[in-house]
Amino acid sequence: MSLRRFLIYTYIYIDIKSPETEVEIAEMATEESNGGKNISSKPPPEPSPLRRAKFFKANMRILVTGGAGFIGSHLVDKLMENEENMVIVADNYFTGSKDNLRQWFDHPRFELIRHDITKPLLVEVDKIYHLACPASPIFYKYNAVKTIKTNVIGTLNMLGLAKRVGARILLTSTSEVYGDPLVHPQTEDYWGNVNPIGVRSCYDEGKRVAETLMFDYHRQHGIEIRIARIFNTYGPRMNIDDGRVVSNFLAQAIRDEPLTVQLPGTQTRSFCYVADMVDGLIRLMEGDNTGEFTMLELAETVKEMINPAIEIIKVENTPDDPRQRKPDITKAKELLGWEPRIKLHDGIPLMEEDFRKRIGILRK
Ligand SMILES: NC(=O)c1ccc[n+]([C@@H]2O[C@H](COP(=O)([O-])OP(=O)(O)OC[C@H]3O[C@@H](n4cnc5c(N)ncnc54)[C@H](O)[C@@H]3O)[C@@H](O)[C@H]2O)c1
Ligand SMILES: O=c1ccn([C@@H]2O[C@H](COP(=O)(O)OP(=O)(O)O[C@H]3OC[C@@H](O)[C@H](O)[C@H]3O)[C@@H](O)[C@H]2O)c(=O)[nH]1
Repeated sequence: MSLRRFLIYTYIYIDIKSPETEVEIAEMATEESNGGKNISSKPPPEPSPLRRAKFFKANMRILVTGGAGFIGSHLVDKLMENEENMVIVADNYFTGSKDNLRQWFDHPRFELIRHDITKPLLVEVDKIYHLACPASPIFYKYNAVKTIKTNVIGTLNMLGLAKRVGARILLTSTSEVYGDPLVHPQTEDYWGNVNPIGVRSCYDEGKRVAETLMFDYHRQHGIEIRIARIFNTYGPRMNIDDGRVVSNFLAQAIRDEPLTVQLPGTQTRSFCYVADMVDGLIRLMEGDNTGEFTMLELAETVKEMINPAIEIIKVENTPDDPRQRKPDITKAKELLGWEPRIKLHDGIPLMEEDFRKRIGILRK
């Protein structure tokens, strides 16, 4: 068996300099066997002997934790397009919903399990997309201890599963591992600037430990791992009252409410449309546009595109809010051939259509 291994971790996001500027770029870092300092000398665990049998033919069995959530459900849709795939979703519905998966309920290649990943899960799978974790700050802060348990115990459980069945595992980590970054734009090599005792730490530090566990399982047990550090992703199916900035601004604009720009309003984010994100995750799992906006600019864009009559107001912010964030996606582009394709101006109308349908307010 080849000792050659790949470790790939990536940031995926959309980078847009201004509403007019086209953006793109995807980044990732790959380290290959032998010379790479993080590379395990252990072979990965063997999958089931049945799958090695001469005439055995089966679908690829894929577990998606958090598959009832925003990104997870779009990922499931994409995975289900491939008739070779059998998809199992495990979700506790904390921030996700069965509605997001309704179209697959009776499909023979689909299974949905109500399961909390802080408890062990026994399934036989070949690949694990590990997404389960509340992503919106208001939800991950709501029960901070549970968020840490989900990231730490949950990831341990999924790594234990990967080890037992010999599955490759992909973790959706976050740009929040950089905290309030002192390096700009952020490359995979940057170690971050995280407050370990702040109100966001349950998520930031939770994801950092989850990344550590991924690498330790790789080094110690030879598990094949992938880590995607996702930046701010938006699109249809976000919870309407999710609390994140794009969904807030859209829902407010549709409801004729003022857009709540949290102070100072000059903090920046880079937004990635969900279809680009899913494409990047699958490429990362399978493979051996981004732009930077201030929140005021985003509010002005939403106002202009959706409801020019509304007001933009400035409101108090929460502690430890990062001041600027933009990924350097060179490596994802070079190594995965991935780059975001959907510009914010094209993604917002797609999301608006979904939000209007769910809120029940048609365009005037
Ligand atoms: N959306 C983004 O901009 C973004 C950015 C960075 C990272 N991420 C990461 O991507 C993943 C998905 O994010 P999302 O935006 O789809 O969020 P989401 O909240 O819509 O989805 C998370 C899903 O995980 C489920 N879940 C939470 N805790 C669980 C537990 N203990 N057991 C089982 N299921 C559980 C929720 O019910 C939900 O269905 C998360 O890991 C998040 O940290 C997202
Ligand atoms: O109504 C709002 C909501 C948010 N904001 C601002 O918009 C910016 C983005 O806030 P969001 O809540 O959407 O998300 P954040 O960028 O803080 O964190 C996100 O980033 C990475 C992911 O892991 C997570 O999905 C999420 O934590 C912040 O500066 C916030 O202060 C507003 O100005 N108004």
